[in-house]
Amino acid sequence: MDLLREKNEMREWSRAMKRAGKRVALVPTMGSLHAGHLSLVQRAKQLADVVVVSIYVNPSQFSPTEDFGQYPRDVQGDLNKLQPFCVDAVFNPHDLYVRDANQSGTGLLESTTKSSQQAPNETIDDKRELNLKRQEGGHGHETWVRVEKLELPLCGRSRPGFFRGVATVVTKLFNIIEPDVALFGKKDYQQWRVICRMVRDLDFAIEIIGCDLQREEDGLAMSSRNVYLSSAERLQALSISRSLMQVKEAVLNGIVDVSSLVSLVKQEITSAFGRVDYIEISEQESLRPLQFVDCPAVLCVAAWFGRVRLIDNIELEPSQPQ
Ligand SMILES: Nc1ncnc2c1ncn2[C@@H]1O[C@H](COP(=O)(O)OP(=O)(O)OP(=O)(O)O)[C@@H](O)[C@H]1O
Ligand SMILES: CC(C)(CO)[C@@H](O)C(=O)[O-]
Ligand code: BAL
Repeated sequence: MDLLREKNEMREWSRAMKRAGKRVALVPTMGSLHAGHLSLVQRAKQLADVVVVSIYVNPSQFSPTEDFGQYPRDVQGDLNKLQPFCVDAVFNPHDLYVRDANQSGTGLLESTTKSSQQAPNETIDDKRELNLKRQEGGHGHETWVRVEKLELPLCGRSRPGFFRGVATVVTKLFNIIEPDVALFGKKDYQQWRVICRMVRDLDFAIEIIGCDLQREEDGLAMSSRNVYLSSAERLQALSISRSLMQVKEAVLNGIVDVSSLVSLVKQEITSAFGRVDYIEISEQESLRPLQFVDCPAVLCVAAWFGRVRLIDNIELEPSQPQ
């Protein structure tokens, strides 16, 4: 397994593989690998001749108040976990952003969070854009990829700038590694949809594969941030997957009214002391909010347990013929 830390080395490695007629797969990650990530690696092995796993905690997808500094990091542990899967290369760059000479560290995060006083005609969208501009901060990076509609709902509402950071860093990884196929987990359902749309709209010659969400035996969606749950919070967090299963059952039994289904999830999570960020049922591809489950839908949830924000989702199919 080759460990590459420089963009140019990585690009050379990948191009050499392609010259040798190999199909290259990329599994982008932020490290602290668990069985959810490894399921993507296994699938990648089936789809390509060589597999590259990238490990990079991307600063531009975290807002200045989020957990970039605390995000779990364990590169040596990750390399050990990848060894048995015969991964061909790991790309673990120090920093993917070019910075001005006097700028060090995580400059993308160092800008102020203070929000401006709202001008009389300023909308929430104006304010959001202004805050995003501030986060650019003139730190040597000003080119962003935006998937303008899909970035707005769900996680985009509570994490402004998140999908801009994800779409931009994934574009950078695609340009550096030039994979034939890239794999994303449906645990981050909106992220997968955003990447599919970006690849379609910008004509990347890359096949995007969405892989099934992997759960722990008790139902908790696997996530790198689960390590920060106390044992009590971890038990309480099971209210998310439990309520998603109940909704799936309810839809199969013909209950399609979104507000009742959302109330069921809200009730379960709040009675387990979780703090709901959002619970929404949307059409699967556009993520447009639905009132009734009358087309292929997805129920997405984000909720806080203690200081940990968890996301989860379940796909719902209408039980009645459309
Ligand atoms: N439980 C899971 N099932 C399937 N895919 C997953 C799962 N968890 C993560 N992935 C996928 O692995 C890739 C890398 O994700 P990432 O490194 O952010 O891990 P993560 O567990 O999602 O971390 P966190 O949610 O704490 O940010 C993404 O495509 C993500 O969707
Ligand atoms: C796709 C990704 C690697 C981009 O930083 C990240 O958002 C993740 O791990 O899901
Ligand atoms: N898996 C998504 C990465 C993040 O939450 O920042």
